[in-house]
Amino acid sequence: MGELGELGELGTVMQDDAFIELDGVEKVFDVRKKTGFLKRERRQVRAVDSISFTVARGEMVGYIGPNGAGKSTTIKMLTGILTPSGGRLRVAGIDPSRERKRLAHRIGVVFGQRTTLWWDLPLIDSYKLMHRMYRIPDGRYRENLDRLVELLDLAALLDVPVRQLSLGQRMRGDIAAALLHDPEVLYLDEPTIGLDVISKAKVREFLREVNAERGTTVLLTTHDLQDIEQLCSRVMVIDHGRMMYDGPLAGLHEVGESERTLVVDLERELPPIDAAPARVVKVEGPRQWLAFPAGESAAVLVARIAAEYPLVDLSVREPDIEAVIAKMYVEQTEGAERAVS
Ligand SMILES: Nc1ncnc2c1ncn2[C@@H]1O[C@H](COP(=O)(O)OP(=O)(O)OP(=O)(O)O)[C@@H](O)[C@H]1O
Repeated sequence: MGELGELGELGTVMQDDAFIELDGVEKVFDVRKKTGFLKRERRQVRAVDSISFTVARGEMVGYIGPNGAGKSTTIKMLTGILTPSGGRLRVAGIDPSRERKRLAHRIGVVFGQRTTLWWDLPLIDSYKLMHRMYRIPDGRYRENLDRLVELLDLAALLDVPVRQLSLGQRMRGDIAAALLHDPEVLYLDEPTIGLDVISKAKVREFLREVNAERGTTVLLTTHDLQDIEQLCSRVMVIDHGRMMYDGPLAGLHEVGESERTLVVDLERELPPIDAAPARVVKVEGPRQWLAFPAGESAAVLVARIAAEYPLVDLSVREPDIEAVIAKMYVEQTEGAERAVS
């Protein structure tokens, strides 16, 4: 009740399951730049600019944006490493920067670009240290370790010093480390960076399982949009520290006015198919590619083509999210430029 009481102070009606909560959060960095001999220029960088969102318990949400958008800064504020310059932030009812240690027992963090494991020690020794650091009850530790070792295929790696592990092996080791103490929320910052296709698939499958089995809330930052496509039904897009989109992944396509592609195999080579609003964008022998608005029904289009053309096979390709997001950025920038001029 203590935590709910604390949330209640706001005077707003909060959902019980709002596990992560940001309200007008800002982070401004003071940057000093040397501009000449004895000359320094002071500048402010608004890394996070009035961001508000809530994430419910058990949700798996993608947090994406271009380089320098403010993603890592947000994650650092959510762990308590950085203190916000303004706004209100709570994770499990806790103010992260004020009670960083208390929160540490409830969150797990994986930074793809750096490890939380002890570099020179065998993997198992890092886990033993975490067992003590987080004061994980012995039975729970054993149980979690066994389960994580099995799910992440770590048995053969436990006695190997971390520095000798491949990137994919180390990443799996790091993910296990982040989950040993049963965190309720997991922040993942580029968890599949640099991994090969098989390792990526393993990590994604594991994350899906953890989320489904334990109800772990996951906030996922990545440049790999397949991570998002395969794991998250909701996605938040930020740029220049501001929230640009928060909603279902499918909606992102609509915002970006994207197109889907219908690939049809005909019995023989024929002139380009006439099926507006779809338009033929490529022809290779009897195969034709037709682009059509993502919001249009593929079934209707297929039925029309099948009625008029000798169809052998077909497939529908979803739009490339990367292109959709790039288009969104361009539209935003052009809009801002128009507003200025
Ligand atoms: N400690 C700091 N001091 C000054 N500026 C900073 C600091 N940390 C981040 N910034 C600036 O804040 C902005 C947001 O950075 P942040 O690392 O949060 O972006 P990001 O979205 O995580 O980018 P990337 O995808 O490249 O990791 C950038 O302009 C960055 O240069």
